[in-house]
Amino acid sequence: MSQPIRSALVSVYYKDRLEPLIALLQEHGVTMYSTGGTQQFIEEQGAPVTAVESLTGFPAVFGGRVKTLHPKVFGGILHRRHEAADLREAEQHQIPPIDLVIVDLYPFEETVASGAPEADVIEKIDIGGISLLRAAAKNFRDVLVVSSRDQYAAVTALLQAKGCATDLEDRRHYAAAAFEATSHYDTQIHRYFAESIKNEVGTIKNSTNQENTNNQQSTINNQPATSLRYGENPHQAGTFYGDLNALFDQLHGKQLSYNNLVDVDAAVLLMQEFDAAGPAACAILKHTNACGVAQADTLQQAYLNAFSCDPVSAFGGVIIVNKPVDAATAEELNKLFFEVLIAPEFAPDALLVLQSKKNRILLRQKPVQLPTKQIKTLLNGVIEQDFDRVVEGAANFRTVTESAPTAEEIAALEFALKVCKHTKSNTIVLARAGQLLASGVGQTSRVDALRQAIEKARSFGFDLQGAVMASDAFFPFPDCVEIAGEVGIRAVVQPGGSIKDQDSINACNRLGMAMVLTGVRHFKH
Ligand SMILES: NC(=O)c1ncn([C@@H]2O[C@H](COP(=O)(O)O)[C@@H](O)[C@H]2O)c1NC=O
Repeated sequence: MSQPIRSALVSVYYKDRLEPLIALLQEHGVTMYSTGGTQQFIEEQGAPVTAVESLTGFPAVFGGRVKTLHPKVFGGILHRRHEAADLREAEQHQIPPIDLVIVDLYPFEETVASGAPEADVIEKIDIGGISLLRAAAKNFRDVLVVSSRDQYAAVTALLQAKGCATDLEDRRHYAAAAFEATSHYDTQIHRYFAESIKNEVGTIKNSTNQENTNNQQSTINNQPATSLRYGENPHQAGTFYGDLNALFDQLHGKQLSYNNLVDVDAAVLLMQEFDAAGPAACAILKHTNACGVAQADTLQQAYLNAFSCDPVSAFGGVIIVNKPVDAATAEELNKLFFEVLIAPEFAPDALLVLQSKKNRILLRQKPVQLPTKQIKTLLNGVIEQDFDRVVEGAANFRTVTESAPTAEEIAALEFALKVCKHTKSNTIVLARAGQLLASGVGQTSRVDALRQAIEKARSFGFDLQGAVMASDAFFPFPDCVEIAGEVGIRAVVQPGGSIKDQDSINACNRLGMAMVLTGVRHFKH
């Protein structure tokens, strides 16, 4: 339905590029209404223009916060030209129709990007302009809306071609663009506010990405929300829902990143295996897998042993210990570039040493219980499971070979199993009592995991003679045991449960190795 434009409201922040459109409207005798600065600009073009105040009979007030927000303006845009009742009301209240709305919004995004103070940013939240766009777009049946300077040239050409009239489809097209513009604008405002309330309580209900997150509401609703600098990668937005302050006192360093949090989680779960009242323990993690774990009489020695497991991977890692960090340990730690150190306490002199690097994150862990359920997003929902809290020890070991493991081997097997449980499947862990020697992590075959572990152990100078092996799941074939035997592994722990268990047991017997079964699988996907 072609509809002529007889009146227009023009209210634009940036006035550039507008001249040809104003000239065309003038040429077609369109009645123009305008706000302060825009009115002045149109007058300078030599075109007749009516101040919006003359239309409303009300001045712009509150420093321009209210200029166009008036029934005469919005009634002029929103009344339905095909409804007799609307037309009657418009006449009764002397509301002239407005057929075209041209708005260029306050530059909110630009103001935020300039680093302007909050008061200036807030004043750049356009209220009247965005309302004009919404009103005009809603009434696209009767009104054409122009919501961006980028549209001026195309709209000028369109009106030139159609004799200052538009068809319904033209108006629908520009209405859609206007709603895209208002949606983008409000998203930027939301982002600004979300940033500024970092570390404050927020809920997923406030998220603009409602569609994708609706199904997760029950899992993260009402959790404090912390905007992260980004997600796993800089092009991914990231937010943490949870209360870190309940778990840690951050004593030093930058804000925890998404990847830091993932590794800290893995570190905390691994260290739960090592009793705080037992020997000193230290674990170094990279990408959620341990690349060094050790127990010793002193924390310094535990750290040195953990570090020696894979000094290359330790670089940039997340470290966790089960004892207060003392000065001697801090001196050793200080030689390494690491991201995060988690400890139950830091001695004052240790803290002084460790605080020498600006970005290093130091977390004092509080003795609080973690949740009992583990939840992950998956497809269009979430999956939930109990945490893997089964702890096995010698009491659960069932020896299935002719020779049984020695006491020292049992201690090593227990240790290896703790690490194995917290390493990505498929995994093979090689250890001695109190020290991880190497692991094969996240491999698609168990043999690959073993080969990787052997190669790593050798590359860092470990002799595997007399070491032990733990596997997160059963051996479907005897190949792993045979390879382990060749390199000197003496004892093996695995859940068992393969129909070919006996083949692996036979291989152990042939090679003089001990094997114990636990009956508990520890997949970690
Ligand atoms: N307050 C209002 O009623 C109002 N009506 C229109 N504006 C905005 O005022 C600007 C134009 O102002 P001026 O013509 O005075 O330069 C435009 O960016 C427009 O989006 C308003 N300003 C902010 O909300």
